[in-house]
Amino acid sequence: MEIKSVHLSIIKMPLKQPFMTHLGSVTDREAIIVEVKDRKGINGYGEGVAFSSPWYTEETVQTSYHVLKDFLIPLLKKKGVSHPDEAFGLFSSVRRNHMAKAALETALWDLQAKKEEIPLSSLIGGTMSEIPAGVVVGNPNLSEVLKQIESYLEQGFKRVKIKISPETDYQLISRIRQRFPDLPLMADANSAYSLRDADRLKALDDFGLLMIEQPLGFDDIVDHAKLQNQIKTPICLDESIVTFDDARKAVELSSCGVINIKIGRVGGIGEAKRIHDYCHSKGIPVWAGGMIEFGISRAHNIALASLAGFTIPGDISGSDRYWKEDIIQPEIKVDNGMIQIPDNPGIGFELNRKRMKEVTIFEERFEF
Ligand SMILES: O=C(O)CCC(=O)C1=CC=C[C@@H](O)[C@@H]1C(=O)O
Ligand SMILES: [Mg+2]
Repeated sequence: MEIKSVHLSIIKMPLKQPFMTHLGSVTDREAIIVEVKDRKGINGYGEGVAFSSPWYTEETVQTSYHVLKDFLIPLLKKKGVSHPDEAFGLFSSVRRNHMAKAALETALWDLQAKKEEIPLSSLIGGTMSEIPAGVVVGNPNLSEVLKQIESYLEQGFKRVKIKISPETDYQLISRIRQRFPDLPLMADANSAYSLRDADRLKALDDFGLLMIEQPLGFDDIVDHAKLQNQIKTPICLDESIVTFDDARKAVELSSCGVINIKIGRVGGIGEAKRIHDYCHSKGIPVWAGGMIEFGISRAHNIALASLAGFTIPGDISGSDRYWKEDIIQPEIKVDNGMIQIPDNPGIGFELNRKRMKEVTIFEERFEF
């Protein structure tokens, strides 16, 4: 790949309303937008999805920026790759920092698809022409939650995810179930429980949840296997699955029934596809997790979710779920709960340069 330059922009935008979990709330979102230009002037776009503080993983916007600027971009400049599938291996001399790696690797995938003049979904082996949209209600207030679910169902969303913790789980879910008895519903605990709460989590079996996401430690696989043995509701792992081997161990130990794949968390599209292919071969359904991201990352998630094993609606909503105005054009739209897989080259969306100017707080270009 004949790379000419890499351009990094740090952007910042307020959410339309705060996104709350028991770990804290997100009111403003910063992210890194990566533009890789080749010698023919084709642009590939990626997005660094680390948050501004290390509450979800150990990475932040600043750590990602440092690793991109001081290690990953110099590595790419020095050694190059002939295909984006080689990027994760090229970056292996850098430990972890998966969100930084994914920011650059996904831009290379977008560039490669544009060079081949095919959609990114085709380049990675996607089979679907549209995907069901799922939405997350990040608000602990019961009346707010019921109101938001009502409105999301009117918009046709196929699955709703709520946030739970020991303080609010049983009462919140039972009230939702009273109102929406047949709603495809799942709950994300973000590690709010321990094995001592097994009985409490077992009680949630009453509600026919699709799954409980990451109930125990953010880096645990073994205790989740002990818990899955005690509850009927399928456990879904998110934070615990950082590498392909984490997924393999979780499947071998029966720690979960479902895996949430996030391109940023696992280090890029190449690793995300490897995990998908493995889970698909083992009959473990996967879905595309979200990171309260902007349109570039959302577009990559849409391409990933077109793979055959993504049989559960992911955290993929439209651009308007969080943003007054997104940084891409056209914006991502949900029509009757479905999102069309773009059939134009690459991720299928362009950067909205006017919007980027309004929200960019820092930028830097690296010539090759
Ligand atoms: O992107 C979305 O719509 C919401 C994604 C979402 O639920 C999460 C994003 C990041 C951290 C967590 O709060 C949560 C998750 O764990 O999946
Ligand atoms: Mg999660």
